[in-house]
Amino acid sequence: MSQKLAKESFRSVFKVVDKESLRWFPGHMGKGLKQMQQRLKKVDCVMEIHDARIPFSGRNSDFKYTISGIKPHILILNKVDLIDSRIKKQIETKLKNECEHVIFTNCKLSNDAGVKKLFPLAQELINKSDRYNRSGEEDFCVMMIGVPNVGKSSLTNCLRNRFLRKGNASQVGARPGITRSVLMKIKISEKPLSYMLDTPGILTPNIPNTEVGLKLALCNTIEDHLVGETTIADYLLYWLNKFQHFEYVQVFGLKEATDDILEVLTQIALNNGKMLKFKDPSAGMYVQRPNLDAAAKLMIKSFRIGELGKLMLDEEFL
Ligand SMILES: Nc1nc2c(ncn2[C@@H]2O[C@H](COP(=O)(O)OP(=O)(O)OP(=O)(O)O)[C@@H](O)[C@H]2O)c(=O)[nH]1
Repeated sequence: MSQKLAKESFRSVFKVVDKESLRWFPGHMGKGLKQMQQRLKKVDCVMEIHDARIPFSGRNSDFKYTISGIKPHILILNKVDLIDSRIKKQIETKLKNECEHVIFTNCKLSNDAGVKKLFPLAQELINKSDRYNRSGEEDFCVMMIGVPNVGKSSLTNCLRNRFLRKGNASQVGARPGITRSVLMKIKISEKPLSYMLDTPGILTPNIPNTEVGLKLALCNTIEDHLVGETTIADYLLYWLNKFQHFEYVQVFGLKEATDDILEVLTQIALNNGKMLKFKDPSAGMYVQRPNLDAAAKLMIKSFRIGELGKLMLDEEFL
């Protein structure tokens, strides 16, 4: 691992970025928030799902105030396979101030311990609650909410597979915003009869600062092109250097750590044969140059699939 550059050699703040590009709030998501609030009275428990890589800054403050104290509430940190398991306890302790019940899940694992615990916990909390306006209802109804692409559909499917032994009901996608409309109730258990309401992903329209927006983009909760792949890749490089995670040097075949995104992207493009061919009129021949956009996409992908290490982007909160 190359650590030749001292911490001071790297940027201490991330500049650039057009803040306007981070205000991504498609109409169906705004509608989703309203529907979610209306539906709160029809449910017995709320499962709030977040990306474990951004357990603090990824949360939607509107959710917190809408839910708190009204219905049993479980905070799920999904994609736990992508973070270092040794910091789970610290994250949990910190979040317990806001939510008593924090569960980590990995929807890619068929027999995940978190998924296993989740529904029994929801049942227990519902049984202990007075269920307000739903006390006469026999069936349990759970609502899953969260920012886009955190794994709401995957988790609904996991619960269904586990407790009902049935196949997928919700569409899963690698792009944010796949769940377009509120699906009707999805049965997740027969005994007790329980349903899940699958709502569209909702992202806070009020991203408090650029850095939070970039973390959300890095975790794919905002479509890449809206922020710009090169900007996201540059933020990733800034973050990796700031927190001294130098695995990227080896992964991308660099000589040493660097703060220069063009250097990194050029190397990635060369390594992967991502070249653009164009005609140079002065020389009268075709020449090639590195395709930096394609390289930025590859760099972001490396982070998202965990190639650069098991990274939790909210390190400064611990
Ligand atoms: N590594 C990892 N990937 C996951 C996990 N859960 C879901 N994913 C992936 O994350 C992406 C988004 O999953 P979805 O279930 O479609 O997320 P969603 O929250 O329903 O998405 P929207 O409909 O866009 O709001 C997909 O590519 C999933 O395969 C997990 O626990 N670990």
